[in-house]
Amino acid sequence: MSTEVPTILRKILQRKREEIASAQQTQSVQQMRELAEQSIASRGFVAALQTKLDAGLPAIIAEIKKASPSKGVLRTDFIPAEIAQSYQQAGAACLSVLTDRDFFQGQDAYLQAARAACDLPVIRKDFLIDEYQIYQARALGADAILLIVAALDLPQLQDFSLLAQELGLDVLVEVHNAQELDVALQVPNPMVGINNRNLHTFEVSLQHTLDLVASVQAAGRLLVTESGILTHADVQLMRNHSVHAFLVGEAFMRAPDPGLALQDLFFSPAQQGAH
Ligand SMILES: O=C(O)c1ccccc1NCC(=O)[C@H](O)[C@H](O)COP(=O)(O)O
Repeated sequence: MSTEVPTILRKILQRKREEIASAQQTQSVQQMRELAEQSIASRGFVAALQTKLDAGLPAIIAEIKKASPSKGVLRTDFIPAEIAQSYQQAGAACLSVLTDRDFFQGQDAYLQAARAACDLPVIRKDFLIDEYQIYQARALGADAILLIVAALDLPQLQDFSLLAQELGLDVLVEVHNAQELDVALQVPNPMVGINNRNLHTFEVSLQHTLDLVASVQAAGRLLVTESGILTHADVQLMRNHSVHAFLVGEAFMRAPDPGLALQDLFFSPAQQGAH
């Protein structure tokens, strides 16, 4: 019998195994692969981030997430298409949409609605452990996927990254510490996300990004700082360490107007000319 503590990440991954088995009763891997191959064209997630950075602007991945395991419901007035439009108008580079149902109250339909309402590339924010979900992501119209190093071994990361590339999906490889970064840097992929949240304990510290920024930049990867960016001071701290790509959820989701919250956090007079 396993003696592993059932942390939230392990519970999520266990549920994913059940979901995948159940989904395959309806659509086989082969059918899902065909849907992925026939899907709408990708929008270029990394390219959208790089365009902002090249223009000296913050590259913001604005998240659409109704609830989270650590914070519960973040937003009751939740219309993904409207949120997507307000993010685009405010200057986001890309969207991140939670599709996990049981832990984040997400839906695949939220990704489709958000993407259809704007021109921004979208990452499917979910917990991917099987190639089936990568086909699913592309079939839904996603432009990028998340691969979490804490959830996958190196051969899986390499295989999934290659498959994603073949399907036209960009990949955000997510790490939380130096050991995971060593693994991530063995995956030939331009983007590395540093999640400031520990997915086992929910502890959040921006220090995780600061500890790893030099190694990520030395490896020539595009660094995205993820989670726990809430205040002007947080944004400024990242900028002071040459981090200019951000994935932000809660700070926008709790605001009456998510786009206005984005503008205030990144483009208010206090933040002008910082990059
Ligand atoms: O958000 C959570 O509580 C959470 C718990 C367990 C696994 C993942 C979780 N979140 C996914 C994310 O990475 C964040 O939604 C994303 O980085 C944005 O974070 P934030 O700006 O702090 O909402």
